Amino acid sequence: MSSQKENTATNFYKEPGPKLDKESPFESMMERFRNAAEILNLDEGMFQYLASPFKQVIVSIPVVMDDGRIEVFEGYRVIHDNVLGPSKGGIRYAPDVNLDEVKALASWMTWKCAVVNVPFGGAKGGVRCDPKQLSMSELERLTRRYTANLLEVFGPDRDIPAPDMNTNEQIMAWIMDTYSMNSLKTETAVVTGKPIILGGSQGRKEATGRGVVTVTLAALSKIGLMPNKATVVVQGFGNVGSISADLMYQQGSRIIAVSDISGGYYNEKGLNIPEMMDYLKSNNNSLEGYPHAGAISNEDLLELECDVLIPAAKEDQISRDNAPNIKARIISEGANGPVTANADSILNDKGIMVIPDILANAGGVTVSYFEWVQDRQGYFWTEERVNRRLNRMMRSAFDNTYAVSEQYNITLRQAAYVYAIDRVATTLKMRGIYA
Ligand SMILES: NC(=O)C1=CN([C@@H]2O[C@H](COP(=O)(O)OP(=O)(O)OC[C@H]3O[C@@H](n4cnc5c(N)ncnc54)[C@H](O)[C@@H]3O)[C@@H](O)[C@H]2O)C=CC1
Ligand SMILES: O=C(O)CCC(=O)C(=O)O
Repeated sequence: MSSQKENTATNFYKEPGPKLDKESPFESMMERFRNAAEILNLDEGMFQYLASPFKQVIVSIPVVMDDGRIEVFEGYRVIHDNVLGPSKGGIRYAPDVNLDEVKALASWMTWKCAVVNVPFGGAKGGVRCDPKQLSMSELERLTRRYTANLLEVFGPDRDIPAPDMNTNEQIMAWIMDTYSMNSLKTETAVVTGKPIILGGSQGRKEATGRGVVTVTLAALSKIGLMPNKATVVVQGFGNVGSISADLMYQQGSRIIAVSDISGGYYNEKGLNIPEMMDYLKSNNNSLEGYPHAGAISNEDLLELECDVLIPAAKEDQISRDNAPNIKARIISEGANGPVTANADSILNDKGIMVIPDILANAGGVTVSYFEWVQDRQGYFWTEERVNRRLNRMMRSAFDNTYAVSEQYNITLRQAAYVYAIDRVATTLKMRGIYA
């Protein structure tokens, strides 16, 4: 930790943010940032510097649809900061994605990279569209045009996208190809989460879920519970949720409920996760109609009595409305921002250990970093090597965060922010950007 600085400026960050009934993800992020800044006694100028995204780009994306019509979509890329290195972060395709959400997600990327000590800044992108309504060729044209509009932003030394909600390896391949066509050379390191045959890394697809499980096992050992005695509930059965559920299943945990957009699936005796993974593959990536489980609503699922709850779908799932009813002992945030800032103190008062998103789901960006390193070296690692290094980095990030939480007597979330902000602020001062 850097030494604390005397602060002579007005501490506007010490004024609490608006206590909205319905928080936006950006407000939730700011609330946590403000709180950590106060613990660190961060000076006013540094606070303002780190609160403001470095660059926010909105692009209009005209796409010729299969029926010949032109439809125009809106796309975003926000670079929150590039103090630790080139900015890094996924791209999501969703009908409700907006600039406020992308700003929050970009800031979380900055803190996440700092928590796991990878040399990247934070960014995030999004396109407002419903990918389920688009054909493959429409999706390809949309992705290529979005990339073309951001050629000056993206780059292996500038800003490196990756997958997020509703984007996948194929979309990353189109981004890589469009960027390469315009650079007149193949630039594999411009994007991560690519297919392995195009310079992707072994283990990237599973990395976020694997990281969630590494820190969950570390948390279980802190409360003295063996994984094979633990009950687990997972919200979201996409990339992060399904892999987290599968790896906890492999540890011998009883997975009593999972859900996806089609609904919740419950079995008190334990679900057969490998079977559900097979079902997902054969059913167009949906659990709809899975026969060997009872039904449960997504709301009730979050309130089930269990040892570990892994929200791995989207933001704002646990708010001050349902936080009083949460019965899990550990919440491991697979998604970004699944708990609102208003819910933090309620969960803390209930004694629930929350492993915050910027730590819990950092396995994805960690292996994205490995992918970027491998692309630049032109030398590729085995899956065993990737997983070993991932586990080591996630475990060490958990231990650092835990130590800071004990040092300051604060929650793991506060500790992760304190650690990350201190690291970025210290680097910024040394670089001398901040005078
Ligand atoms: N893919 C990655 O490497 C990383 C993803 N994340 C975060 O994890 C979360 C999930 O991302 P992915 O798994 O990649 O997305 P995905 O698109 O693969 O899966 C999302 C899952 O959530 C389900 N879902 C959506 N709305 C839901 C609702 N209202 N209730 C229940 N389930 C719902 C979907 O049906 C799907 O199963 C997002 O917050 C993302 O930002 C965080 C770090 C890395
Ligand atoms: O792998 C990456 O670069 C970023 C993944 C991501 O978007 C996230 O961690 O939220």
